[in-house]
Amino acid sequence: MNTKEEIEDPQHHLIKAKLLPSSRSAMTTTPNPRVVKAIDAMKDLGIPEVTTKPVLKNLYKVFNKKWEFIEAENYRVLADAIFEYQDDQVDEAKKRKDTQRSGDVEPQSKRLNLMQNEDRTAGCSQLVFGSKLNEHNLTQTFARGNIDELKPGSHSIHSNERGKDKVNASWLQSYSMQDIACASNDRKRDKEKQTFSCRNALRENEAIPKRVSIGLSFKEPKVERSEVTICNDGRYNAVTRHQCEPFISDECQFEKPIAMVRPLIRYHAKEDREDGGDGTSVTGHNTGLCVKIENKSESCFSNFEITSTPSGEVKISLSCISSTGRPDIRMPSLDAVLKLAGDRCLKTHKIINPSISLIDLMEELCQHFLRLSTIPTSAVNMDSRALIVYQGIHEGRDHMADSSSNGWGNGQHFMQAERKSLECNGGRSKRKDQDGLNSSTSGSLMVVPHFNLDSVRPPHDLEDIGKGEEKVKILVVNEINDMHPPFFHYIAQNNVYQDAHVNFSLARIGDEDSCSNCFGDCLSSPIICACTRETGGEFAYTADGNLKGRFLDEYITMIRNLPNDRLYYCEDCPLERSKSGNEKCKGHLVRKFIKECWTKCGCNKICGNRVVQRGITQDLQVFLTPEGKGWGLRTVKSLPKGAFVCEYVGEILTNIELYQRNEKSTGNEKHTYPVLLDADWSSEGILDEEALCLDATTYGNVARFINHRCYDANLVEIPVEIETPDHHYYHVAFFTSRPVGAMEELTWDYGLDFLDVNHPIKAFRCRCGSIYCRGMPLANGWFLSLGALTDVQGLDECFDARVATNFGTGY
Ligand SMILES: C[S@@+](CC[C@H](N)C(=O)[O-])C[C@H]1O[C@@H](n2cnc3c(N)ncnc32)[C@H](O)[C@@H]1O
Repeated sequence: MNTKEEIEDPQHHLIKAKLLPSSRSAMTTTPNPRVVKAIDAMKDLGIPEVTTKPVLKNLYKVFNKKWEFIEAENYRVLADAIFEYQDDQVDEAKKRKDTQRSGDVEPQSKRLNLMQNEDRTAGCSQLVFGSKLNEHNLTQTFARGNIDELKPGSHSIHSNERGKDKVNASWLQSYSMQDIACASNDRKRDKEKQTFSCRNALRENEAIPKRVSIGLSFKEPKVERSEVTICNDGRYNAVTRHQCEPFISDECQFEKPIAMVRPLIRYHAKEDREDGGDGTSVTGHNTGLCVKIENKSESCFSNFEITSTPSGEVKISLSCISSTGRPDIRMPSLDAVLKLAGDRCLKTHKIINPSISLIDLMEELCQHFLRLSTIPTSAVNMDSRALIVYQGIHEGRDHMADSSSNGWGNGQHFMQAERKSLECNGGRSKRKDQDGLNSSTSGSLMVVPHFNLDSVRPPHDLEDIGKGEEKVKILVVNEINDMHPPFFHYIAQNNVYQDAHVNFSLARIGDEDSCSNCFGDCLSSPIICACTRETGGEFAYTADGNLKGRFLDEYITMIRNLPNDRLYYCEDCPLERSKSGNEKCKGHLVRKFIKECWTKCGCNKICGNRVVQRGITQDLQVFLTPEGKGWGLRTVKSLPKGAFVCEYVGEILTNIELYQRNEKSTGNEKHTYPVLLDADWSSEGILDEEALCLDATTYGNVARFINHRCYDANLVEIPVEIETPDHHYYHVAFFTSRPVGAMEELTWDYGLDFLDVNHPIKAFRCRCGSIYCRGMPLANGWFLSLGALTDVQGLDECFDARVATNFGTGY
């Protein structure tokens, strides 16, 4: 049988075991297996027996011979205590060296005494840990020193004889992040940003903190449940005071925040709000801001606080209180917490910056809090979403930004945010109820609102919506409200989306399709240029770069008359196939093309037969129309008839791709009208993959803002061949059909059939204002649909025609 002493004194056993290893088996008493196991566990960590023994001995006494506290979590307390002890040894040695060097004798008065709160600055090195146990109430301060100094049986350890602090014990686990900051300062003394957290305060009080011993002492058992209350200490708008911890000064505990960030601007937000949910609460104070999340689960009471002063100092604190005497709740050291969190959170999440620390992140959190709190409420969109960042420090969870394991659903990192980060936390409490958040996950949530970019920054450069892609700047003007045009990618040239076969190979351009014999400006050439082939041997452009009047008039007449000899009817119309009705082809106008000179031609870039390819040269503006048509395009200066305005630019899609796009789109999406490139479908039987169109919804240029006008629009669209003689693909260029006044809106006739119920994109209610508007319902309920009109005077004749056409746009 072991003697009582042998069982209870680990060191006694250890010494015996060490000195008499060979006789162990022969001894009548065997070593306490718990001691051996503890030593072995430390050996596994590389800690020699000689180091473990004294610490173990003291812990054993400190924990009142409760082995389960030492053994919990694979001897974490023991390991932590040893590390603390080793740290202190180093510090003590350094201190002694420094003292010897300076010849100074360390004055006792500089030492901390938390019990008497002699020095408020002590808070900088104080870490209050605690967790209520069945019998003991321990507080560990972050006073460091030699654990050997602990006096067995004492309820409070005062190590003043060696400059160590009196320390208190409470098993109320609560560590304020300002304490963590201060501890961090020990490691990062030269880090300027933290001067406010610890050292400034020290200077204020003219006290020099000393590294003092880790201290553990007993307090009489406290049986009442810990509570968290909010009070105002005059500096922060909310502080947490644990009632079972009367011996800890609030001032010490909350003296210095982990990261104090001076505000760039003062707070605008003032909250006075209480949103108690099951397990969480959010509190705001009307003298500043405070976010407080409590998790009042059965076994654990955790608290996460961000508090701020009216002057914009921000403080973070975390606490966890065990109320059920869980034996696995223990006092981790601050270093251990930081190290674990650093290792598991930062490394697990593969944070690239190797020097980043939890302290840095906390500091950043304070800065973000301040930044978000000081954004005027109007800048935060109600519909914005919030990112939930989970921190489960005392659970040892390694999720810094992963809420999926927290009962929030797969990848559901987002929740609806409200106007301020404060209110976001209230939202979290509701969500938590829904998802039945496990009570053991007593972590803390931080909510980072995502702002709607539209409210913070316009989706376009309002000075130039073309982003420099065009030769001229295109201003966005809104004289009506403060809305911006919706986001899209500005492109100055068409781009193939995916399947469209658009082949610009030089080999396909034959001699008859280029003017290799020309030189300089083809328009002034005495020889007939091959590039006039499409336009009957003469150029479509004048030397001014405008369309020749005759060419333009003939063209307008053609598109208004839709002469039968120029209409092509497909046997199996790709356009009709893409509609739900799949009706017979209504005919496609076989159009006249303009052919511009290009790469294979002998002329130069400023040749007069290169207008469209040079891009926009007119002064244009995107503006919000007062008639409710949305955004429109207008010319700043007056334009002559036949002036090139812009090209319709978008993604080049096959008809099938367009159909699939329309299938996928929800009814709410705003569509620009895709332009069907059907100007020359007559040349061969058209196949689905050859039938192309341009969609400017997502990628486009200013032409996507040109609104529709029935019949008397001031723009006309003309197909232009540039890179390829293959007319499956061509450019759609807009020219003025008449002189246009300065600041007049530019419009074109989409050729919409307002009666076509099978159209994949439903027609809008036309507000073109034209007296010939065919989108207006007639008295009998019919819509007027004017497909072909020779002139305005002929309008009456056409009232009954109700002919739908595909010219202009296929859709
Ligand atoms: C190509 S976009 C023109 C630009 C558009 N207004 C915008 O704000 O983006 C076509 C859309 O503009 C609107 N629109 C164009 N012409 C219109 C008209 N005459 N009357 C009413 N709305 C029109 C319709 O919503 C249509 O779907």
